[in-house]
Amino acid sequence: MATHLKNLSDFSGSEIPSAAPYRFGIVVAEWNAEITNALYQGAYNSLIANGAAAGNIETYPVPGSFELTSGADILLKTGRFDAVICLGCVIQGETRHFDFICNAVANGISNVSVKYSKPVIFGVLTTDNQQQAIDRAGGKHGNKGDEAAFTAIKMAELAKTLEA
Ligand SMILES: Nc1c(NC[C@H](O)[C@H](O)[C@H](O)CO)[nH]c(=O)[nH]c1=O
Ligand SMILES: CC(=O)[C@@H](O)COP(=O)(O)O
Repeated sequence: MATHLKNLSDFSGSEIPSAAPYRFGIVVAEWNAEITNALYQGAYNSLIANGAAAGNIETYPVPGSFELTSGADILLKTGRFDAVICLGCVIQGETRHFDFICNAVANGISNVSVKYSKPVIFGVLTTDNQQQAIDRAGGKHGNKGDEAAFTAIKMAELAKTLEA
């Protein structure tokens, strides 16, 4: 469903398991910091609101969205986390650089998730312009950071339920 038809943060509490048992890593890109900081606030607040302990959330900055993949890999290599949330905002410029970054980070974090059999959540806005990003980082279309947190909790629960 297209985002403009759904408020990203429109989850009822009954749909989200408790986050209390889980440790979360959050990797945040510094590019477009006004946007990524808003995504981070949404993700952090949503984890806490669903029972995560503040001491079970570790947050690390990386320069740009392209570095989210290696950031997630570094965190999961520690063995300390049940899920990693990757937050970034890639805004189309004049060149095809946008396409290379978006494809690299989407494919990269998927590969890291499979490498460690741990959820790595794609909380990366890929927009045509700044306004579209503002609208999805606490604006009229909700906050993708909320969505990323809910997804991380649900996936951590799934992994725990099926672990050997
Ligand atoms: N243009 C954007 C970037 N560019 C930087 C890259 O992510 C990367 O840090 C650089 O290519 C060095 O490896 N990053 C974003 O997150 N958002 C952008 O709009
Ligand atoms: C997504 C980007 O890397 C982009 O913002 C860089 O801008 P440009 O394509 O004009 O160099």
